[in-house]
Amino acid sequence: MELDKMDENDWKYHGEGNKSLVVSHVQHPRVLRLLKYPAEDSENPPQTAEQAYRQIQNIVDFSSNVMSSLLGEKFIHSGEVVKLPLEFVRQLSIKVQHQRPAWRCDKVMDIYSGCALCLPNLTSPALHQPTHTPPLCIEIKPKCGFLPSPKHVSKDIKTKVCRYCMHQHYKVANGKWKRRSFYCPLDLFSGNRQRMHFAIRHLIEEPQNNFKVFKGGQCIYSSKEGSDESPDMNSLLHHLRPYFLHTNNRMNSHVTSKAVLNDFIQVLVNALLSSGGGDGSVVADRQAEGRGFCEASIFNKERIRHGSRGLPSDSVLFRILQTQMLDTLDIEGLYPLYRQVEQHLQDFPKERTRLQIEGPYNEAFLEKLQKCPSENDGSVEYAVAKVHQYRVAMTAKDCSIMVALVPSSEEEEDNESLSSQRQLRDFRPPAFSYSASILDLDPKPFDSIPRQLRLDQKIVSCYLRTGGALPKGPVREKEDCTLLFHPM
Ligand SMILES: O=P(O)(O)O[C@@H]1[C@@H](OP(=O)(O)O)[C@H](OP(=O)(O)O)[C@H](O)[C@H](OP(=O)(O)O)[C@H]1OP(=O)(O)O
Ligand SMILES: Nc1ncnc2c1ncn2[C@@H]1O[C@H](COP(=O)(O)OP(=O)(O)OP(=O)(O)O)[C@@H](O)[C@H]1O
Repeated sequence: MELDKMDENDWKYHGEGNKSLVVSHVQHPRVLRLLKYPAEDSENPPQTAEQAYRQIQNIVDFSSNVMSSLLGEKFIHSGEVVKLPLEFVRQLSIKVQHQRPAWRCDKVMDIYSGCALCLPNLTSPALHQPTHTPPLCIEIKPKCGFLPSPKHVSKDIKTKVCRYCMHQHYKVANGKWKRRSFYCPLDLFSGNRQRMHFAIRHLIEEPQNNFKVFKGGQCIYSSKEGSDESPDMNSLLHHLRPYFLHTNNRMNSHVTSKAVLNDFIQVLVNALLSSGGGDGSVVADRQAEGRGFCEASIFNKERIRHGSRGLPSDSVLFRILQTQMLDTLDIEGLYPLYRQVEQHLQDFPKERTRLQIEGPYNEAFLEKLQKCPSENDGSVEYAVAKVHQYRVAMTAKDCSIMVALVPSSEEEEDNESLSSQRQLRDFRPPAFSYSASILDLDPKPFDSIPRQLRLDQKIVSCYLRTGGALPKGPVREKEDCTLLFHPM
């Protein structure tokens, strides 16, 4: 990328979240991730160019020195900070404005610092040889996959119903989404294929900001925010069909939609359980049974036909869950330690640097959180280590997984020629090369912790007021999850 020859016409709007806007290059597999800030500050940027550069460098350092070590290097692409011509950024911001969803326009793209994060475009992977059939990339924001320990929480419901399921009631009550999603992260993280299948089916039904599908780098399936309509499942099936043209032991152009969806989900489950490019050796996640079920999940656990060995220890889900579980105290148990650190910093402002409250996110930071004593000895070092652990866990609870499915070349030849020889062969599931990456690994600010506590209280009280009183699903019984599932 020649930074002095940047042309806004080479870039197009790709997506955005709460704090960054992403544009992709029209030819090269690259994206630029630009910071956003509140629209009311648009005339008056909240930070200088140097501060913005530092913020993005902190993101790179946090991802490459801290999260990469916890989650596994093979899943992480930390990218690099780039300095862009201001005129290019200004033109880009004008160009993408009309494509931005209205509900994200309470924030504007930073056009003043000229800094951005340059990353590989994870929706245009170049796995193996180039293929005719574009890769499918599936983005999942799985959210928190475990229940907190009863030791630290004041409301019993938090040990029974997971945060995501409770939060759904709060989001619907506050108009963020029109309908509740019946996705439950505990099902996705269970390692049990039936439960994972069920969880993904519900992500597809109500994707919200937790599920997107890209084909050849274009988003072909996502929730339309603020819209009453469900996303167009028929259009998704239309896109997926050519990738899943065999069923009942036959290459078949009359595959039912249900079979296409089933195969798609099954391939996705395989990818999530695979080693993500490691040597394939698997140690089962033995703690899985203890994590159990969320009482709000509409998965019918009596239907489980196959026991689970839990998540393979080198799978992307296992690594994310382990990192999320660095939150051992829950926000309620953590908050007093946060206050202790805050008080210490008020008394000794210079300690902020030594304790690495805002970084630098280097090996010493990682060591601080990894060498945390197991018992609270009352020291500020213990409190800081727990706060650091909590912030890292928050990042892991808010990251996304991008699974890339590239049809293997043999499969493609089969699809293209519909060879009769292939029709006579025994059934095997569609062949894809998988890869998984983790995105959005930004550090969460130290001072976001009080907001976490307030939000937690609001979510729980809203659930107890509304959701807890309702039947588990307003119109559904616990669902029969075996209908769509055929064992591997
Ligand atoms: O608090 P949560 O669980 O609602 O998570 C926020 C996300 O909401 P979600 O529930 O996933 O729709 C929220 O996502 P959306 O804006 O809702 O798409 C952000 O990811 C936010 O992170 P940050 O403050 O921008 O760094 C997230 O905030 P953090 O709590 O991770 O800081
Ligand atoms: N490296 C990448 N390759 C392809 N697409 C990407 C990449 N990084 C981000 N995206 C897309 O851009 C969207 C927004 O990016 P991201 O999640 O990093 O934003 P954010 O503002 O940090 O999100 P959040 O709301 O979680 O704070 C993602 O959901 C994803 O679809």
